[in-house]
Amino acid sequence: MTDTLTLIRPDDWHLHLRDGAALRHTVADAARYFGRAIVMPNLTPPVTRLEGALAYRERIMAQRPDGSDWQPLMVLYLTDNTSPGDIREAHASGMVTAAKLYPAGATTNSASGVTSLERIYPALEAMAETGMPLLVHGEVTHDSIDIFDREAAFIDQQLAPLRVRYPQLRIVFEHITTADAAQFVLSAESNVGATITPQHLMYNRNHLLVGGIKPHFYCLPVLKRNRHQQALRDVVTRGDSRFFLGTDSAPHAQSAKESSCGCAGCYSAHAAIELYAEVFEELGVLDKLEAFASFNGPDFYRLPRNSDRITLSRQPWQVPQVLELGEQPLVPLKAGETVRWKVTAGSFA
Ligand SMILES: NC(=O)N[C@@H](CC(=O)O)C(=O)O
Ligand SMILES: [Zn+2]
Ligand SMILES: [Zn+2]
Repeated sequence: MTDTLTLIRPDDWHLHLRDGAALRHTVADAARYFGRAIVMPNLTPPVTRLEGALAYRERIMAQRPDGSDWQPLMVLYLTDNTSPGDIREAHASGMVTAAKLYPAGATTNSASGVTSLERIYPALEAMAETGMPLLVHGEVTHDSIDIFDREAAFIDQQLAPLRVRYPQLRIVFEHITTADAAQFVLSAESNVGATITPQHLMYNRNHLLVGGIKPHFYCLPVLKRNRHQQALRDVVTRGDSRFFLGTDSAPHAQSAKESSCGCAGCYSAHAAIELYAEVFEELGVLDKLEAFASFNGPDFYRLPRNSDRITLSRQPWQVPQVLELGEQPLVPLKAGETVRWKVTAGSFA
């Protein structure tokens, strides 16, 4: 049995940091051992243009712990009004890595998202030309589509046609949750990748709904049935280079989750690489963790891999019942439970 595990420093290719008082906590967690993070732009108001992305980056960097080299990689939030000029300006700056498609109404802070893909065709053309990746929250939002079918419907109705229309466009299918999504990525050309969260590898909808509703397991896309969880576990077991680490760690205060209308999002930044290590160990593929966490993401994004390393040790520790988020308590994933792995070298903090 392996008791230590040394990896090239990993990155998080899908992360929510929020803004204001939350940044002190979220940035400290994100920067502890990751090298970089793709920072989601779903603030209120959203980060829609270069200027906003640069200002947000400054606010994030102001909270970066002393001695840390961690880098936030900025993302534009696409709206019906995003112009090709917005994309070209952001790309030319070298300070914006990607742009994100939130179908309007699909998830937390998506009200300003895209109402119909046709409206952003000019922006997507500019992205295909410049090589800027399109990140997608892949769910349709129509009332008539069951929430458990929204990812599969998105593939058929939006993503597959988009691939045909813009074959050069580089797409990251974010936080995939179904066998359908895994299959779509596997059958697509090499310019389609996907992120997988810890919660979608660890849990299925029984964890959310059996024996009482568990609001801290509620995220979007919602946890699916066991068969889909298994398909995601199979895909990381195979070790395909198109799938990479993106936690989707999404902080919501305890009061906002434990509510009659609870917010969607799980917080995992306190233990992210450790949770993935537990899953990969369960699957008997700890040797595949490094490619998933540290190689496949930068390779897809055409960025250099990190060159320094972190070490995890088999050193069980207990996750606190609550963490702080600004002035408010936050209940993290696995609150009060034991995590088997701990990062013991290579931390910035
Ligand atoms: N995943 C979630 O359930 N929530 C995310 C938004 C998102 O990534 O869809 C959030 O910003 O809280
Ligand atoms: Zn999302
Ligand atoms: Zn997210």
